Amino acid sequence: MNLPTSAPAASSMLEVQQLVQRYGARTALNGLSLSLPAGQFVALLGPNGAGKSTLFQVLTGLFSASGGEVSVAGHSLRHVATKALACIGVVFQQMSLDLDLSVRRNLQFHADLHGLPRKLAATRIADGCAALGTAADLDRPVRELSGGNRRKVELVRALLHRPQVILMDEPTVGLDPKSRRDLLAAVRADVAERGSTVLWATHLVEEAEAADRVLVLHKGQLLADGTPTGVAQTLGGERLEEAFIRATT
Ligand SMILES: Nc1ncnc2c1ncn2[C@@H]1O[C@H](COP(=O)(O)OP(=O)(O)OP(=O)(O)O)[C@@H](O)[C@H]1O
Repeated sequence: MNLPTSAPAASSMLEVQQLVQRYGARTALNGLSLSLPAGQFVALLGPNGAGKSTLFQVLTGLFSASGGEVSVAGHSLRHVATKALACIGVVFQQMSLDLDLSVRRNLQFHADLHGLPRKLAATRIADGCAALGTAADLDRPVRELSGGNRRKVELVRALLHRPQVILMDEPTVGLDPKSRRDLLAAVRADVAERGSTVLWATHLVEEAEAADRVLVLHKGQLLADGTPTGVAQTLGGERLEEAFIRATT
């Protein structure tokens, strides 16, 4: 049997078609479709409860959606989940490092899960932490790190297996302005260097304004899709913030 595992379009790294997710009577994703090409930094802008985390949970295989299809770098999440998930790097909203292990051990564990050869993993861990300015923390337990540095380690981890698609679920919550800027710059650098595709969920309009493209999610559906300026116009405002607030309240 031929399974539908090929990419719908050669340039589409993340393809979501008619995604539906229900929790009992509540519909969190209501026929959501989107298509993201390589080399794009995309903000998923939505207010609390819009469905951002639900989308990320489906995209990362935490549960199967009630309906619809997802493919990552041409691999169907439904039919070849292992291949699809291998193309994704993720930073979840909640910190997910082992606090008692060192940064190096946390990262090595992830590299092992992805089957990276030890030598290659060691190089990427050292290079990644150096690039993010956390090399001095490599042998410290994560518990001793600041929130900003924990986030940076999570980004290094997400990039270790060099995924084509990077999912960031409200990654700057609780970070100070410098840590936020560093994290954003590091992700931007990966897009520029490797042509990765980033989906960055946020409810902060200023983060969306820095993106190549903005998807506005509200009640599980896309209200607008375009450049920050284009989206503001679509939503009937001059500035994105006013337009976003008006459209989602
Ligand atoms: N496990 C669950 N059981 C029932 N309802 C849920 C569950 N998870 C989410 N929901 C509901 O689904 C909708 C979407 O929630 P979701 O957490 O995906 O939104 P979000 O955009 O990530 O919000 P936030 O910015 O607050 O994290 C909300 O109405 C929420 O109450």
